[in-house]
Parts: sequence; structure tokens; C-alpha cells
Amino acid sequence: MKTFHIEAPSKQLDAALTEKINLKTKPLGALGVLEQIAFQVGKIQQTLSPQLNNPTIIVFAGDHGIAEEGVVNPYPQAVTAQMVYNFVQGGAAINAFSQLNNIKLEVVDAGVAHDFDPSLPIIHTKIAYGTANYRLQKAMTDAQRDIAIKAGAIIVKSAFEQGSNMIGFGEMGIGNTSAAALLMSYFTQAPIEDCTGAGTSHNNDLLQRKIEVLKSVQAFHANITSPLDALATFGGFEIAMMVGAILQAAELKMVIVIDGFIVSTALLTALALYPAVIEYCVFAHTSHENGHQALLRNLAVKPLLQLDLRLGEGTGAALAMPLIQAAVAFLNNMSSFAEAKVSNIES
Ligand SMILES: O=C(O)c1ccc[n+]([C@@H]2O[C@H](COP(=O)([O-])O)[C@@H](O)[C@H]2O)c1
Ligand SMILES: Cc1cc2nc[nH]c2cc1C
Repeated sequence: MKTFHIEAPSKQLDAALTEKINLKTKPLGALGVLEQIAFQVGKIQQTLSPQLNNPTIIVFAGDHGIAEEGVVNPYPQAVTAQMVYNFVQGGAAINAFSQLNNIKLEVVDAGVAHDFDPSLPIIHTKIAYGTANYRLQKAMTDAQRDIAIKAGAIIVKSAFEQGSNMIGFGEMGIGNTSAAALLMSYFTQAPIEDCTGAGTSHNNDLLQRKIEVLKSVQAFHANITSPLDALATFGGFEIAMMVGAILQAAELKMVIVIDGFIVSTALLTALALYPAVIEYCVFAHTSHENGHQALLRNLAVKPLLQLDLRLGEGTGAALAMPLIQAAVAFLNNMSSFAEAKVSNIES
């Protein structure tokens, strides 16, 4: 696999950032979580006056071999490609939210089981027409996984070179809550029941069967040898590309906005390879998908929003970006007690 150079941000400015935040005209700590975000962004950028430029969301789409069977997903596999057209035409939730919040949106064919016209405004990096069915074999070869990681990295590098320093990732892939559940169970060691949710289903009818199927998949792949092997075994291509994307964004010291359940399992994979990545991540929301809460607890992180979203596409990230911008705005634009001649208490 491509290697990345990822270091935790220096602690050099920690004290100065804390002091700058504490001396703003507000009771100590009164901006709550926004204070933590302001501190984190200042630390990532190693400045007391951080700037967020060209916020970008990249949606990776990919199909999953198991989805053809319809045993773990209520919607047909064809919806993945249909939603890609919807993204291109501007009709999805992520289009509405990114347009509202001035976020640049890019759509990637990571491995959709459909041929898209090359002239469409899609990043065409298809690895294959969906992954293989992991009930029968590994979802992808090691070579496909490595190509996917590299492709995700190249896409992020290009966004960075176009001036972006805050990036979020979204995904679209019928069946991908199953891949995500398998990855979460592997990385957190939690039983598959605790990692499996209803996905796109609106009732729990499917859930028990989904858990049984995923248990049998775990038994079939009992000898996973490494985090990268887990990624190749369970897939999908959109998740593998997000692993590369997250790693590249951390290497470039970008602010990484983590969306829902599936993106979080890409992050688990990235963290198993490079633990310092966590320092670059802001967690957008707690998904309604069973498992996400436990995953976030496992990482000891607290997301910004709790909206019971379970859509994916990067929608939570798009909604959280203005809050991150608000944190940076107060750090840059609020007066200190001294500047505004407001009386402070002795600290
Ligand atoms: O982001 C989430 O937390 C999330 C939770 C549940 C479902 N999804 C989306 O639903 C799709 C996968 O659902 P499923 O039931 O086909 O596995 C996929 O396109 C995801 O973007 C996303
Ligand atoms: C319609 C639809 C839209 C989605 N967006 C992300 N995952 C999705 C799954 C479905 C089924």
C-alpha cells in the first residue's frame, strides 16, 4: 500500500490558543463545543488565526456483490447508479445542503455496477462493477484495494491543490451498511449484533436476517490477518477509497469532517494504520444507524449534531461545516476583554 506521512499536530501553540479563546468577551467556556473546535482547527493549522477555505465534500459511490442477492438490503443494487445520476443532476439531499452552505461537491464512481458516460461530471475511477460477494470470496483483491486507496488519495490531493483545507466525505452504496458493520466488528471487537443496524430499512423485519447473514460471513472469513486484509475482505470500493482519502487529508493537515456510520468505519481502518489521523477529524453527527453510537464511544469522541440522520452521502458533514466555520469566526473576529474594555474576573 502507498505510505503516508502523518504526524500529530504540534502542541507548541496549545497554551496560546487556549489563552486566546479564554480571553474572548464571554464567560469562560461559554461557547462550549465550539471552543474545542476552534482550538482543534488552530492546532491543525498551527496558527492563532486559522482560515477555512473552499470547503469540499466528495461522495464516493460503489456497489457491493452481496447486494445482488437482496438478503441484507431492502433497496435494489440499481439504486446506487440511479442516485449517482441524481447527484449529477443536483437532486439529492447532499446537493441541497452543499449548495446551501457553499460547499463544493464532487461525485466519484469508485466501483458502481453501471457504465456512466465519460462526459458526465463524475470522477471516473471505477475499480470494478461492484465488489465480489463476500459470502463466497473476498470482496476485492489486495491489488484492487491498494488502487482504491491510491485513487482516494489522488482525489483529495487534487481538492487540496484547488485550495481546499476542509474536506468531508460521503458515500453511496446499496449494501454498504453491511460492509461497515463487518469492519466495525473487526476493528472494535464488538459482536456483530451491536454493529448491525436497519440500514435503509424503515422497520426491523430485515435486521435479524441481516445479522445471521453477517455472522456467517464472519465465520467464513475467520482468518483475517491485518486491517488491510479486513478492508479487502469486506469492502467496498467506496470505503477503500475513503480510507485513502482520509489518510491523504491527514497528511496534508486538512480539517476532516467525518459523516455517518459508513464513513466512520473507513476512519476505523485509517486509524488502525495511522492513529494520529484522529487529531484531524471533526465528527459531524451521530447517525441513527445502530452501531454508530458505540463506534463513536469506542473512539471517545462527541459529534456536533444529533439529528437522527441515516442517509449517508455526506449530509451530516455538510450540515456540520457551518458550525466549524462559526468556531473559526469567533476565534478570528470576537474581541478580547481588553480590546472591548469589558471587565473580566481574575482567572
Ligand atoms: O451514513 C449513515 O450513517 C448511513 C446509515 C444508514 C444508511 N446509509 C446509506 O444507505 C445505504 C446503505 O444501506 P443498506 O441498507 O443498503 O446497507 C448507503 O447508500 C448509505 O449511504 C447511511
Ligand atoms: C433512495 C436512497 C438514497 C440514498 N442516499 C444514500 N443512500 C441511499 C439509499 C437510498 C435507497
